[in-house]
Amino acid sequence: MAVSIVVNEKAFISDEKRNVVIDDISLEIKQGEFLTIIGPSGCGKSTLLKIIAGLDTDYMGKVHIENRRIVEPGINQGFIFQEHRLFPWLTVEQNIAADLNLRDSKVKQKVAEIIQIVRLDGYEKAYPSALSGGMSQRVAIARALIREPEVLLLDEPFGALDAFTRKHLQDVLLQIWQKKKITMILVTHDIDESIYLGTKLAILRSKPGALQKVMPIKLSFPRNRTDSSFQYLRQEVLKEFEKTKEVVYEQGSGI
Ligand SMILES: Nc1ncnc2c1ncn2[C@@H]1O[C@H](COP(=O)(O)OP(=O)(O)OP(=O)(O)O)[C@@H](O)[C@H]1O
Repeated sequence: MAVSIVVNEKAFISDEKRNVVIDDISLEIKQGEFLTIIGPSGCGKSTLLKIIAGLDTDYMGKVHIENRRIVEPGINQGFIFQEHRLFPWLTVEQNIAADLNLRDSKVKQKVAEIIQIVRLDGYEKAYPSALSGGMSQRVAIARALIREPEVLLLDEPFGALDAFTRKHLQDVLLQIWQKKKITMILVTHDIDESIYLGTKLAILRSKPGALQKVMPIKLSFPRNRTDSSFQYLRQEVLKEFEKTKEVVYEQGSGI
């Protein structure tokens, strides 16, 4: 599904002061596109994602998925957070099914299929306490996928994971995107991740959050982080950051 985002202004009131955190961001994402969003800390990335998800409706502007205006959260907008937020008292398959009935054979079959996709076979009956961070995040991805969202919104989903697990899950996510053709919108701090995954990259600046640049990423899949074309794009993105005159900080190879 295509997504149209117009946020004219988003402000928070704190200590009786009005703090404008997003000023005039418009983005068009076509069906099946993979948009990655990067920007300095505090520029409003998570706020923007919550608006797209319908979790925050107190802003000036409008978000549409196809022709439907988003005014509340719904099953069409799957959301994956940095922390997995699994229920510790439920097994992997129960977490994935959540409010669906696992005794229903169709649900059971769907859970089994999704467990295969996220490569958690053999862990159906395990509890979250027995899972690594990467495995838990795969359960969170599976839980979002079972509702067959038209758009999947991911807020730094791999930020808390080690570099090896992060790379592995990036590939898992790409396979899901290619197989299910879901429109993806992913927020990250990691420049390499934004180029590795995205077909379009939005760079935000801060105070207030606004669009610095939108760049298409035309590299073919599978991508190679060491290719000269990949490295060239990386330099272009870094140059845009310099233009925002914001502090560029390192998180692995990120910002
Ligand atoms: N509920 C809230 N009340 C008041 N201010 C808020 C609230 N949520 C976010 N903000 C402010 O809005 C701005 C943008 O926050 P947001 O979390 O969207 O940024 P971000 O780009 O996702 O940051 P980071 O990269 O560090 O996660 C920040 O200045 C933040 O302090």
